[in-house]
Amino acid sequence: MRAVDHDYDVQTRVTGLDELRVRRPGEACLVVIHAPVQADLGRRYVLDKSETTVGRGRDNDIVLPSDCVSRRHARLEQRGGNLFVVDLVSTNGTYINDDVHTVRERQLQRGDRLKIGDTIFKYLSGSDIELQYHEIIHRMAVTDGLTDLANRKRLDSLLEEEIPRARRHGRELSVLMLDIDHFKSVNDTHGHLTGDSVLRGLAGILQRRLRPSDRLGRYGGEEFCVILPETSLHNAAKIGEELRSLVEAHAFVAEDKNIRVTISVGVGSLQESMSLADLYKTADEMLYKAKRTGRNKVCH
Ligand SMILES: Nc1nc2c(ncn2[C@@H]2O[C@H](COP(=O)(O)OP(=O)(O)OP(=O)(O)O)[C@@H](O)[C@H]2O)c(=O)[nH]1
Repeated sequence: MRAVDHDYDVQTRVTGLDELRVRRPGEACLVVIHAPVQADLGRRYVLDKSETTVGRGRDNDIVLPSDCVSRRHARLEQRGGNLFVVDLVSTNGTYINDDVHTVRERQLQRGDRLKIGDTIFKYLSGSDIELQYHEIIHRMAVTDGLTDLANRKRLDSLLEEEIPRARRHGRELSVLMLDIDHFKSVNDTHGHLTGDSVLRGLAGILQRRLRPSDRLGRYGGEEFCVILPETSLHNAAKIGEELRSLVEAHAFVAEDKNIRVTISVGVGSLQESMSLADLYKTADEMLYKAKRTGRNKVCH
């Protein structure tokens, strides 16, 4: 299976969406059609290895972090051009379509539904129209339409993955919250469409400076969020400062007008026993400190 979460291409860097890479016709895929986390709907796993494991344990190819999934639950095997599913004596079983009994080992046919815990996959090939449909739905669900960045829902699910990963490996993890200063006056002076164009331009500036492993998203309105894996508070503040000065130096061009904006940045770093909400809150409090104390600055 292609490791969708660590394999970045140009499109990934623009959208922050790993799964939306170019498909090869005939390529076997599992597509999530039912999941406990809404943002996972339509997610595609390409089965390009001879064996693909599915389970709750982080060392599986497809990780389903749910209590009703066994640590090592099932294995998908490519044999002579056919795909087989093997249940690894899981506690709650592996089901195909409407079967009421768990499978032990069975060949999958295109279009079959595979139920593992509370996730249902559909087995499709790269050329299936249905796969394309699921991809479009998925893209719409996790992308911000104006900037093409990850939306808030996607940022949440990325952080939900990054927080346990950072804890497991004893690595640092930081978050930047960025907000355009006095953006209301950009809209009021130049109009909403120009405001939209500034938001798109800003997304491009931030994205170009960040590394492929950093995750940029639009948190809402004129507020953006950057997830910085393996980054200390100190280094995150330096990156925030670089972004701030890049934006300050940039002239956005819309309808022959040069528009200048600045951003305020709040930095938060993962501390022991912090939840996702705590991490956002810390960065948000720092952002409001930056706003309160003069704007166009980074606080941490
Ligand atoms: N053009 C455009 N404007 C947006 C969008 N989303 C939010 N805004 C605008 O962003 C502005 C945010 O205004 P405020 O929350 O008052 O903040 P501000 O003017 O940026 O001031 P400070 O944040 O305090 O520096 C409002 O005018 C919103 O209409 C959008 O998608 N497009």
